[in-house]
Amino acid sequence: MSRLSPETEVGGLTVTRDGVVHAVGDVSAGRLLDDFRRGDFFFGSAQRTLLASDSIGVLEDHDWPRLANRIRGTLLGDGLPLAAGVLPYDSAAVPARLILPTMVRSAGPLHPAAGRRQVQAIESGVPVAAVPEPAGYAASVATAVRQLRAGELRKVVLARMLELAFPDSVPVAAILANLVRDNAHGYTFAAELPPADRAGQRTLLGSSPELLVSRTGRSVISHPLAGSAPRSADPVTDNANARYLVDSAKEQLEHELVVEAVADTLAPYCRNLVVPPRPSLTATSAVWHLGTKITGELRDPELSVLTLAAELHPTPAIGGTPREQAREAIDRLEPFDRDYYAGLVGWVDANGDGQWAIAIRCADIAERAMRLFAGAGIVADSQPERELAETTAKFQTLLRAMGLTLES
Ligand SMILES: C=C(O[C@H]1C=CC=C(C(=O)O)[C@@H]1O)C(=O)O
Repeated sequence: MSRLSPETEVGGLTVTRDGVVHAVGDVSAGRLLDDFRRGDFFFGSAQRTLLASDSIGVLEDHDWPRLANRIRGTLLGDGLPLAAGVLPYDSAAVPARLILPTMVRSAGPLHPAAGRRQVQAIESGVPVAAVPEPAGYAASVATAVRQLRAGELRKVVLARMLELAFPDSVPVAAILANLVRDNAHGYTFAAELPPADRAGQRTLLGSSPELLVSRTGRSVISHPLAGSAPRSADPVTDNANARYLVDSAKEQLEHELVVEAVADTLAPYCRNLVVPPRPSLTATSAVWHLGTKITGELRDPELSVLTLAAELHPTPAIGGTPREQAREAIDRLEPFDRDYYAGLVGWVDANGDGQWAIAIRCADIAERAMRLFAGAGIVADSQPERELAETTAKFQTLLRAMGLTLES
């Protein structure tokens, strides 16, 4: 680990204290992207870009409230600026993993031009295995619809996975740059995961449109999304898809269930909770969404963003309603472990401020293998083929960043 002596400046960017780099320099987001190395934590958004590196340790824990306490103690004790990393979909299955960086550099928002590096497309012909096969996914959606119509559930999010096998190491930094180029308004991230076989690097890489929760002082924001339609290169079709989303009672219900869950969870912790009565259209490069930006003011200024995240997760944007029945349906109908897909990615500082996005539109990357995930919210009026098409549209975020096209 490299430690700098107090008050040293590195390229005029960094302030240090106690021999540990704390600081935050005024650099461009593009510079941070250029400096990213696998193993670092990168988190870019429309507000701020973070690059965290030179970790003095890693905190892994299945118990999130205990983790929140450990982090606070460690950050204050060691005078570190923040902890950053990933929390899984299911805290019992795999641990949360946060690094303790000694070097944290921050810049303004990402701009598409930040992803300016010339990145060659990955060679075509990368073998892909769909898990389950598209027909199997459609059949699972049909099974869920029967359960929904029987009244056992109101909503469940079912995901599918693509397994890609690359001839060489996956070019993580290049794909990250392309994700930035295509998704300047999203939460674009790269974070290390615990290696599956305790050997080799494993990275969660993606660009999520969805903020689970952020805290800045007393100010709390959540921006739930649910209800989707594919984007199209043809403006007429693109408009028609957006129109469908706004007018569809099925998509509105999918959305309302998430807003209701988030607002109900935040209400006891916040005063002046503002929940807009109607959702707005939110666009990513691949998908239209319905979104509702919820804001509030924390009653207890000591409450960490991580505690709020633990209370909110899993929302019906990636789980369902009621929560336990949805979890059971997901376990039964999805033939793979989600691990960190549909978990959370972000950072928390010693004051409890931070930002956590939902880990969707992402890939779990080992050396030459990649697992790509996409899910869709299923309600009683869902049509299996339509939900299948929605997941295909969601895969485009990553596939486009690699210059790949899904053939079927
Ligand atoms: C579960 C995913 O998206 C969620 C977020 C936004 C809209 C969604 C939907 O309309 O189904 C999903 O709830 C995913 O991208 O894998």
